[in-house]
Amino acid sequence: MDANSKRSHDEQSNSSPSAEPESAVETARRQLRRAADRLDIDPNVVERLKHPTKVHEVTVPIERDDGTVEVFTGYRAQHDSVRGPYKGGIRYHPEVTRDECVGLGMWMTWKCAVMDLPFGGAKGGITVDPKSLSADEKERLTRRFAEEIRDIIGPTVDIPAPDMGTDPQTMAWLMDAYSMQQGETVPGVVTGKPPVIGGSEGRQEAPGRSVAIVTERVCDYYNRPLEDTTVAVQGYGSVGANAAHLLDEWGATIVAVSDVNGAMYDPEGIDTESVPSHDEEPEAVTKYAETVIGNDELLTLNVDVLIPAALGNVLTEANADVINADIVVEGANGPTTSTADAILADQGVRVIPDILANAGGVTVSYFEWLQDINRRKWSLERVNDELETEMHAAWQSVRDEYEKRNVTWREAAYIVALSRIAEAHDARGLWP
Ligand SMILES: NC(=O)C1=CN([C@@H]2O[C@H](COP(=O)(O)OP(=O)(O)OC[C@H]3O[C@@H](n4cnc5c(N)ncnc54)[C@H](OP(=O)(O)O)[C@@H]3O)[C@@H](O)[C@H]2O)C=CC1
Ligand SMILES: O=C(O)CCC(=O)C(=O)O
Repeated sequence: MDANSKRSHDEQSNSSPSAEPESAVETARRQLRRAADRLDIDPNVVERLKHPTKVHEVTVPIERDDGTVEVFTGYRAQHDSVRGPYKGGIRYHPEVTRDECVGLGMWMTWKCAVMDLPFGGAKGGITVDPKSLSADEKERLTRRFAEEIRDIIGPTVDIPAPDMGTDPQTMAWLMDAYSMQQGETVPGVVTGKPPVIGGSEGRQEAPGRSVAIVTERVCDYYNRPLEDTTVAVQGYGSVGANAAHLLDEWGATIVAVSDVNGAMYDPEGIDTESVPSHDEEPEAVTKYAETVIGNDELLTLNVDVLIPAALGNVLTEANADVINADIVVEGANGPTTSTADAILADQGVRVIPDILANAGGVTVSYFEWLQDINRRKWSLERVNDELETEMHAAWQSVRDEYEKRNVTWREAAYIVALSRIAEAHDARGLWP
């Protein structure tokens, strides 16, 4: 095929656009339906996959530093476990809801299947602004949440990991709280821990690394050398900063990166190593910027590659037709609404989906889980080599479907994932 030519509207067009705002679970269900329409799979399996297996809602009271008690709500949505234990991150953010966790849990099921990992999908979170908590308060919140969900997690049952607003320290507290009750150290109950207590080298950088690997693959596919590629990245945390660092190192020109307050913009290229990431100093991107533009403006910059790597639902009906990038690589989970997806496809913008692009995080989580179970540490070099191998294999499977079926990149990734999940449901012959 001529990989350079943009596909026609008819080829890329999705089903009819829908009303916005759209929740994560609505987006996830629409994407599922669209991919299922392309496949000859049991409609009962598709019906089952529209729903989570279980959603746990817990009350998490903590004592604030001033002695008052504040009560938060936490969730763990377990979507599907036909291919293995539930797996997925824990998010601390003021907009966490039950439905958001369900949608994000569904995406974890597809993500693990695209990567052919022996895991199902889950996601959890607490509705809280983590920046409003002291370190002690965040520790008390995490330990209490661990208490509330301890009966439903475990190294062979459901294995949490970091997501937005949580980090290796959060995972260390979770693992410690779980282990204390268990009466033994159980490193395999969470991934994304600090390496000193069984975390994997390279886990924190892994989702950004996979975004960079996939960006390099897709640029190569469309005959675009990284040296001639301009990139804008929204969000400068675990995903955004690590993707920007690597792409910068590999020769791309990073023209914009952002934090919650806005974006640093330099058309000549930003030295990404000189900009503190969210982990090093939250909200520091705009603090050190000479030229600041808005996050909305970043999304519409005339660049080759746009990487949304912060929140969901940033590419919407309102801005999709003014996106100027040729390629969107989804670093965040669910950055594109269904309506925006259809508009972007109609414009010939290639969207490389989250379930492939940021899957390096859960892939190295799998490596971490293996290391914990086997009590044997891997070197950073081995982790990065094996991650690259897994990402290239997944890319190839998705690319094969893309070429064979004349679908969008998202549909191709869903077809790979859904085929594997449906086959597993079929083989087990039950409804777990
Ligand atoms: N961590 C992981 O393992 C994985 C995460 N993801 C997904 O990637 C996305 C980002 O997660 P992660 O990197 O872990 O998060 P982090 O908490 O590490 O970083 C979030 C970044 O986004 C910025 N940000 C927050 N709100 C906004 C906003 N309204 N507009 C623009 N930027 C904003 C933050 O800026 P500031 O410093 O100002 O707060 C920060 O730079 C999420 O969708 C997550 O689900 C996907 C796969 C794995
Ligand atoms: O590492 C993991 O288990 C999951 C990370 C995650 O939440 C994600 O990929 O969205």
